[in-house]
Amino acid sequence: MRFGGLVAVDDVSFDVRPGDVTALIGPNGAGKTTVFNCITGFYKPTVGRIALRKSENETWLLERLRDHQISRRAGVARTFQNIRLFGGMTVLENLLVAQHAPLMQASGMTVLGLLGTGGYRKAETDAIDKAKAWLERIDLIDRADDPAADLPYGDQRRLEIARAMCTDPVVLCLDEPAAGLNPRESADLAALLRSIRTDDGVAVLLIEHDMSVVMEISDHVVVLDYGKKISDGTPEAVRDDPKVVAAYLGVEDEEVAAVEREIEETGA
Ligand SMILES: Nc1ncnc2c1ncn2[C@@H]1O[C@H](COP(=O)(O)OP(=O)(O)OP(=O)(O)O)[C@@H](O)[C@H]1O
Repeated sequence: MRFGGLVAVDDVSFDVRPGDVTALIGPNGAGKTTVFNCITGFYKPTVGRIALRKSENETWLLERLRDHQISRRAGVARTFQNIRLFGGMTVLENLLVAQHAPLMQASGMTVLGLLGTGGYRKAETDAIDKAKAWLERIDLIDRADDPAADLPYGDQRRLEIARAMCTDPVVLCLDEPAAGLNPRESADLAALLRSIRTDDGVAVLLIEHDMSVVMEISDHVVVLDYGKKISDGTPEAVRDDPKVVAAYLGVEDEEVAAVEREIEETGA
């Protein structure tokens, strides 16, 4: 992805698998958000391919789709660094709004459809049931009728993730989900993400600066630095990779060998 003369993401390639949590990490300005923006269609990559393989015979090339097609048709959902709930709507309404597309489809896009047909009523009941099931899962069913803005910050974060999950995504992209959370809220978030990975079989891709969260919940970690991928593997392998340590410490390429020796000597 190029912005004028700046190559923000340079020949980066990695896989994200269903039932895995993949963390995208790297120092500030490494290109993480740009990768997210390319996957979710906010940017069109200058060159390259982003393939979503739904089955052997069904592959979606995301770089060819518009952003609403990526979310609605290909099944890629995202959350943002800053919470973007509808604060004045109730907690339940936030989860219903996420299901607007199937509801409108059931209405046949007509007023008669909205008023009359059993198809719409069934879709509406299904949407409410799904929203309630998610509120049970994130332990917010008792707050269903409260404005979303009244929830504590950690609950808003989990509601935002539940809202993304109400669109039945195959890939869930989370931009710094643990930012600003206290340790208890971080633990609740980690539990939710583990359950989404295991119970829903969704591919979770997250940008995260909190290394304890990354180490705890990721199956796979991809590290970017200056727009290039410098490491890719299990959390343990990446943590012990001298290139990653050097990138975070901000040392020059020539000093990587010295960092490597130091890691060996200290057994860190
Ligand atoms: N729309 C844009 N126009 C010009 N340059 C951009 C644009 N978006 C990002 N960049 C540049 O691309 C590079 C990568 O930025 P990006 O925001 O993707 O990094 P990041 O790893 O997400 O950083 P952070 O951890 O600070 O959020 C930076 O040099 C940034 O200034």
